[in-house]
Amino acid sequence: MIERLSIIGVGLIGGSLARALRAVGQVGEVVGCGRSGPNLEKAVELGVIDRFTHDPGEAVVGADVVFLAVPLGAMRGALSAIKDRLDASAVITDGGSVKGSVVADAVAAFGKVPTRLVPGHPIAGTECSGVEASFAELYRNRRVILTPLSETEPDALSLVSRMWEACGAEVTTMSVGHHDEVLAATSHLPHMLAFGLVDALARMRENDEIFRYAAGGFRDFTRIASSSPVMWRDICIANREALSAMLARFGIEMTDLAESIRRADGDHLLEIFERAKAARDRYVDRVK
Ligand SMILES: NC(=O)c1ccc[n+]([C@@H]2O[C@H](COP(=O)([O-])OP(=O)(O)OC[C@H]3O[C@@H](n4cnc5c(N)ncnc54)[C@H](O)[C@@H]3O)[C@@H](O)[C@H]2O)c1
Ligand SMILES: O=C(O)C(=O)C[C@]1(C(=O)O)C=C[C@@H](O)C=C1
Repeated sequence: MIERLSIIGVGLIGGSLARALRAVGQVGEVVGCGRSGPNLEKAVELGVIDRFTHDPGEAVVGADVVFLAVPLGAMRGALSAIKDRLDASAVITDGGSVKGSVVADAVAAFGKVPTRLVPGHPIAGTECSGVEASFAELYRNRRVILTPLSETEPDALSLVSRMWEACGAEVTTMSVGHHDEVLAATSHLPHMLAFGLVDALARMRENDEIFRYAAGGFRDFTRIASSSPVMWRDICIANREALSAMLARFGIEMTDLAESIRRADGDHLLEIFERAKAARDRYVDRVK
């Protein structure tokens, strides 16, 4: 049971954590912090948080758990702002989509790795932002990756694991570097393809006609291009090394595909599509 949870950034991810913990009675008071007055007032009205402040330092006073759920570019500022106001026993965790940058931000803010920091990432979300998009079931049957460091105190890791399990999530741990490489492939690359595809089509002169005839395939493939531009700018910059490597590998794949099409090499196309279909069918079966 968390007695006081402080959420810095009360949007989709922070708001959904508060709702989920409230739904199972695992949190006492929830204090929200953010920049937008109307968003925070809405969060109180929806019963997601009990009270709010715009000052991160004030928000963490007396909190046993602090959850950072701001865009990655705002993490360092938030960590610097809370550093001198935390209780000695407070556990800091976050939901940022890249872990290496959060650890670097924490070291920059604290001067060393904080021993009560448990970097985390719920592999769950939607293309919508803000507290009104949050919901209690977001994390149910979804994975949460925690990337503890050698300095992380075991009781802090255990508390954060239990917090996510209370939300219905399955907790996995891995190293920071491995997390950032895996997520570059499975989350960050697909978002680049969706943003890139929609932008390329939107800039074509005939775009009105193109979008008029776009149907299910386009809609399914491009849902995530409606995601927050600020959040994705920050993810790209924070994970630039791993994502650049993935984009380069993917470029080679696209060139191979384009060459096969130009050569009308049906056998090679069939080989690629059959391999891809088998891999996707296996993935869908596993997550059913
Ligand atoms: N959206 C997803 O699908 C998803 C999934 C997993 C993890 N994440 C990560 O979770 C974090 C939050 O994403 P989200 O989808 O909840 O975004 P969101 O836009 O819904 O919420 C972010 C909140 O942070 C506030 N904020 C922005 N800058 C701030 C600052 N400097 N100080 C205080 N508050 C500030 C915003 O006003 C907003 O209320 C990001 O780091 C993102 O990478 C997102
Ligand atoms: O389903 C979506 O809309 C998402 O984009 C969620 C998603 C992803 O699966 O890529 C996006 C970013 C995250 O850090 C985690 C989850």
